[in-house]
Amino acid sequence: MSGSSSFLRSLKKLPRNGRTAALHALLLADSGLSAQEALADALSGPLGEGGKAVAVLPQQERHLCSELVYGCLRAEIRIAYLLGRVLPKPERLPLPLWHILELAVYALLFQERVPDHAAVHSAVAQAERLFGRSLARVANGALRSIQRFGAAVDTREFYVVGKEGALADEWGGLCRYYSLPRWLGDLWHDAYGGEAALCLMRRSFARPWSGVRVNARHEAAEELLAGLRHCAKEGCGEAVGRWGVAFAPGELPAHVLGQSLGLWRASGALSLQSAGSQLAVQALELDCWDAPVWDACAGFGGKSVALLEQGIDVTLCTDRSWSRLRHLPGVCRELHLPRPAVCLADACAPPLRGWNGHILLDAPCSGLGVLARRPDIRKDSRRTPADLRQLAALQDRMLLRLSALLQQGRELAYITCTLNPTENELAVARLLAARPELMLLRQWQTPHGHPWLEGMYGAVLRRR
Ligand SMILES: C[S@@+](CC[C@H](N)C(=O)[O-])C[C@H]1O[C@@H](n2cnc3c(N)ncnc32)[C@H](O)[C@@H]1O
Repeated sequence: MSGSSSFLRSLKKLPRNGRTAALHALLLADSGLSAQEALADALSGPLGEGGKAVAVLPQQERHLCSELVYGCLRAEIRIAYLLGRVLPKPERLPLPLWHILELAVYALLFQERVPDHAAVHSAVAQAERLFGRSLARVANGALRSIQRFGAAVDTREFYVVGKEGALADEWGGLCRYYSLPRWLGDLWHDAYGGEAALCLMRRSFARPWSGVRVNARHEAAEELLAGLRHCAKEGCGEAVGRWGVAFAPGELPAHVLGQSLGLWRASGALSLQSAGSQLAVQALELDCWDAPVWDACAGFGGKSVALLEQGIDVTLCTDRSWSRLRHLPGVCRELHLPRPAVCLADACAPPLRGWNGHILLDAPCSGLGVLARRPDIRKDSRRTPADLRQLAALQDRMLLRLSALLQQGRELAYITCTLNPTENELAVARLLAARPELMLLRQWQTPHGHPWLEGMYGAVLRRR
């Protein structure tokens, strides 16, 4: 497929709506932006008063755009397979046309409220405006051929190739159906077994649940928690740990106890945090830590803030990225929490001789446990087996360096949001082999069979 950034400009020829914004965002995602960044960029309007972006699309169109972008990225491999079956040379199509087709196939497969003829018509009209009659005819032909497959495209069998004559590749078919790169399906199969791998594939293809965490220090904390848990009844959501609630897709309530969720957040009573991250803190018993804590990869500060809310003395937050770390003091202020010192530092070479407290390493990882929430990660170009090896080497360096700074009796917590033994339990095993002065206190992983919880891993080690 050939593409060009000049096409971003040509999108002005198309009507300004959620579908065009989604096309824009998919092109931005190709250039390396995450789904979230691409969406934010595609949905931001021209600059208005005070240099702030003006939202130009109505809320409904923004929701549509978001659904299309996340959905297309999640189903990218399945859709590519389908288009590959009906187009003789898909790689020759201009990239924007490919995405127009992708969006239309997504609508045919998953958007029940969009009539098929409308999805095809709108894609063909977009193709004609941008590329003229002849490519519009190609688009029309491809989409009509997919329509002719009928309901078969919703079955796993459809994605198994080599049925006639050659050996059927059942596992490859499942990977395509759940839109997962084959190497990743194989990795999970080898690491956790076929049944667990299938659960993980299914879960990674589903829409993610939304997690919220009540600020335990807020005066209305108990009341708000009860209100949220009431909203979560009847299959819409579930309690998470002591202070959290997770809501099924589309079930996050707009109001709780007569006040909008936005207002609760603005008053410092509520934060968004995934259920897995909340459970990790609790399962590893970090909320019982009784000495100063250094968060060595604090990022935007999700875990630090969760600990501060529970009265844990997080005194130092470092990260390599200032664009993430710089938000932390403001977040603490909004939540009325003590502010830890923040400092730009490489966790492989921190400017400290020792640390008389506990250390949290929420490490950069391949993110294979959060594919449902971060569907851009599953793009073939974003994660490869070589990246996983590089990340494991980086994690080893961080673990070795940080554990060397621990004092006797102090603990190091290691957390990832991935499902890859080399970055998880094997990383801990390598560390224990290299540093006999450490002992493993706890190890935890979200259950593979859980229908919606994202995949997290954690371990706590103590210096003897
Ligand atoms: C999983 S995220 C941390 C999330 C954060 N703890 C939270 O709960 O919001 C990993 C973080 O590691 C940071 N990072 C990557 N390489 C690093 C390095 N060499 N030294 C320090 N931080 C690094 C990234 O910038 C990113 O913020």
